[in-house]
Amino acid sequence: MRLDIVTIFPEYFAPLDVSLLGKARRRGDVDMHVHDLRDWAHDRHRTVDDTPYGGGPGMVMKPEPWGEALDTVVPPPSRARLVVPTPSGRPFTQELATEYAAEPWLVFACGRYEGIDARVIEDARERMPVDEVSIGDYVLAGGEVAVLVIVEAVTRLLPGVLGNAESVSDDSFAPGRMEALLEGPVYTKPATWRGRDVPEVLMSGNHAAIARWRRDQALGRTAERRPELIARNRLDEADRRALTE
Ligand SMILES: COc1ccc(Cn2ccc3ccc(-c4cc(N)[nH]n4)cc32)cc1
Repeated sequence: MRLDIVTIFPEYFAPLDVSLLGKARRRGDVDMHVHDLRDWAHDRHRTVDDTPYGGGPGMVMKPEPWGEALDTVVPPPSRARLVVPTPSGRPFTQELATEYAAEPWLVFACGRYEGIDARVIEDARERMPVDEVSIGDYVLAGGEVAVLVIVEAVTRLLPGVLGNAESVSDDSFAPGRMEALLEGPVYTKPATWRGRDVPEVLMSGNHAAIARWRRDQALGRTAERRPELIARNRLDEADRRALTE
């Protein structure tokens, strides 16, 4: 997978060189390039923003540098999928992460100030798919942190990026049954810590009982913290019993 990121803060993406993504890059599974938008701002001050038409607070990112940057990063007729984080975007979900993980080339446009001149996205849509996405209902100062979130959620799904110890599939349940439940509690050694024991069932070696316990924990936690997700799951009789207990 090729990833290109255009930003006025390239240093934001240094963390992507560590941990698993760093290994994936060194293995060649992920080919990532970070570009400084100011390379396409040709005035003496390398200006990338200006006052908003119609008035209002703050500044807006000028279209010219973005137009040139995207023309250079994605020269026509090549096609990439452009992802533009914004507070007003469609929600970024695990489903969208899975869709992105199947894309050969993703380009991320990191806005700042009050956003990017709307014509930049209109112009880009003429030659590539463009998604405006939100990573949550809170307002960041720019798109960089959102891109870090999206890149991590997507690249962890790529084959070979996670080590053997980590897995994206929860193999204790058939795929599709667990997908919309919150993860339950996890434990590791020691068996007793500050007087607290690991639940006995997890030491029993009884895989059916362990799977049942884990699903019950996931159901309970989901019902308590995100009840709206319960309806997305196909519940069997044992599930319904667990929810009523
Ligand atoms: C009120 O309108 C505003 C518009 C933009 C901003 C700051 N800003 C500039 C670019 C940019 C890109 C993404 C995001 C973002 C994404 C999510 N989920 N929260 N915040 C924020 C961004 C503040 C306010």
